[in-house]
Amino acid sequence: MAAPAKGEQMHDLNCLTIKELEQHAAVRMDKQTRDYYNEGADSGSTLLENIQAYAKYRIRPRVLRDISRIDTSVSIFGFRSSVPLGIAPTAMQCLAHPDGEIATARACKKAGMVMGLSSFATSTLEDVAEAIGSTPHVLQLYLFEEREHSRKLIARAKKAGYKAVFLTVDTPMLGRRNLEIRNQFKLPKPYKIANFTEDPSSDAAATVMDGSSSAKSDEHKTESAPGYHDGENRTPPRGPITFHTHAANPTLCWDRDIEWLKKECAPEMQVWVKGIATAEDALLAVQHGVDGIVVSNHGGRQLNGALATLDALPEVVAAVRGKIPVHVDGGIRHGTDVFKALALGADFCWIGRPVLWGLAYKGQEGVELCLRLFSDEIKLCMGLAGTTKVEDITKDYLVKVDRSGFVSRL
Ligand SMILES: Cc1cc2nc3c(=O)[nH]c(=O)nc-3n(C[C@H](O)[C@H](O)[C@H](O)COP(=O)(O)O)c2cc1C
Ligand SMILES: CC(C)CC(=O)C(=O)O
Repeated sequence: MAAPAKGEQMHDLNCLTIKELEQHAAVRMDKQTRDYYNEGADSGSTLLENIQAYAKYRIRPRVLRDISRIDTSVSIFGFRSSVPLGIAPTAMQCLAHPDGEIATARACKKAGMVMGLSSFATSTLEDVAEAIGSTPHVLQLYLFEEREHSRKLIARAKKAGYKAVFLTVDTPMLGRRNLEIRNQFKLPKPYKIANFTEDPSSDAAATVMDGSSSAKSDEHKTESAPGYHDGENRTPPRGPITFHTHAANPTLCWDRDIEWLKKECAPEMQVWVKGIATAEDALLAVQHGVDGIVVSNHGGRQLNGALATLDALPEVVAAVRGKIPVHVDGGIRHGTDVFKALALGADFCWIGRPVLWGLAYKGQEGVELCLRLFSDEIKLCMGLAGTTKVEDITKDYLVKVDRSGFVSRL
């Protein structure tokens, strides 16, 4: 770190951009981890387009507006987040750094930014809640056919003070991730999928990701079978890559599952859906009384060929018409991307991989750096575009540039 001169902020001269953070992380992660974190489904075109979509928009800066006081903060879950950006849930953060999700939580607390915790975290949700303190945190949920595990997880999250459950809805089957398959991905010891057992220190939390089964995981499967929502006693389907001892849930549907989840979460926790990409589903989300939507395609890890999230955002915003908040994630790599997403109607943005790269670079310090880079860029972008409040960021600040270079107002 370079010592800051008076009035200047601290810079890490080796890492001044998220691109550089990605490069530092790449050489620090083992191949299995790097591939697991960085790849998209199939050819990876949606992963790429999530990023490229931001370049289709350019900012129309306004000048002579006295931008000496810029307020980048926004309200979320009754809290003033320092920036309109949160940390998306990503699985198995201990692969990047032994402190994993705890380091992320501490960095979020320091930055005053909301954190999403994956169902497949390598730290317990209680430990993460303790590390982040009063800064809001939400639990991402994979709702399995077998209900007992989800029920217990929700009860624990309530008790630990989580503000919301983000139900991931873009994963009724796991996307095809070829590097993960080729590497025969396995969570190395001593790491565990920490919230899959009541005693997180027990061996039952060890995970097998390649579809091969251990005696322990088979035991777990058989025990949980009576918890199926239709009362049937059956074995979850297993693909080449499974979710721990539980398979993805292909039966997930609006009527039964959203109702069930809302009842389980009430009154303490809100229910959001993460993985909406169309106006039709956004309307269904409103009709089913969810508290918010995250426009997401899982960072391009699920349906390859799906629309980039920035391109899906306008139709979702138009359909929702302000009835519930609309957030977006996918491909956000710079503060100007956050500005553009807000200008297109998002209320808030989330980042996934950049935080994993921060963790891999320097643990908590690396995540702090990642969050600081984004925060500085958001502030600079707002000031140079002539805005001093997040609410001021509207589509008037953007133009769209098509493939032939033709520029149009929105
Ligand atoms: C390694 C990795 C693991 C992820 N794990 C989860 C998860 O457990 N649950 C979930 O809903 N989304 C998961 N996601 C998706 C993120 O929440 C988020 O939607 C995505 O990363 C945003 O795109 P970005 O990485 O381009 O910022 C994961 C993403 C990555 C890269
Ligand atoms: C365990 C996985 C299903 C976590 C995930 O959502 C992902 O890798 O994208």
